[in-house]
Amino acid sequence: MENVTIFEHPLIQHKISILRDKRTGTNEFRQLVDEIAMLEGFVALSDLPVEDVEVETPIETCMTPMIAGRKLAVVPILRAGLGMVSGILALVPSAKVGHIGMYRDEETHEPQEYYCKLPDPIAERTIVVCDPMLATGGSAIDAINQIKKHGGKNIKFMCIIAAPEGLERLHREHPDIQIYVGALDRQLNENAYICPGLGDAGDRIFGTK
Ligand SMILES: O=P(O)(O)OC[C@H]1O[C@H](OP(=O)(O)OP(=O)(O)O)[C@H](O)[C@@H]1O
Ligand SMILES: O=c1cc[nH]c(=O)[nH]1
Ligand SMILES: [Mg+2]
Repeated sequence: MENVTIFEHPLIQHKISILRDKRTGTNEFRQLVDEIAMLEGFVALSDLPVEDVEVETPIETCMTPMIAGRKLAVVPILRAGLGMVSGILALVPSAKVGHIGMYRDEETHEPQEYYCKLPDPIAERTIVVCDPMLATGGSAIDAINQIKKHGGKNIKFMCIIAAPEGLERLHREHPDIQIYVGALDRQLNENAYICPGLGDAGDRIFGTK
């Protein structure tokens, strides 16, 4: 699928396997989400624009590349996406952070938006939307619709686990965005949870139940 990267890196696979284990506690879960976001971000941000700047080394003056401008925005989908923010900010500390609040209705599984605050203006920025779980795709699709409504153009979506149904739907609705997936799982169950998945990412990150 064009614009879709599914990571097959052993470090990412190993960390996701520990996340899946129901015995993994909140502290370790959070730490792993953070590390996976950083590893995925390293690849997802490989096309950030750079410009040559003059630097004086102890030996001589040279022109050497640095990230151009301060043009990145990270947009977590609340709550679970929050767990991925610090891993991405470790790579690009000057990034702005927007927030989109969504929860899935338990009956219909449709996303309900309850909050949206984005850096303004957003049109010139590379925007990394993050959420560990891409299940039906509804939350990611609505969040990206909202970002596009605010003028966002260069959008990437990063998740840790995706269901085939959600990945296909997101790609169909937003073929222009780049999608990064840590692991592609088998299917959704009747409650629209990802199988085998890792359970409810928000609850596992924040220790709620
Ligand atoms: O692809 P979808 O079918 O839309 O499902 C994925 C969404 O569900 C989860 O959020 P949840 O509604 O549990 O909210 P939370 O992060 O506050 O726990 C997850 O973090 C995604 O945002
Ligand atoms: O498996 C799933 C599906 C949606 N949200 C989650 O946190 N987990
Ligand atoms: Mg949840």
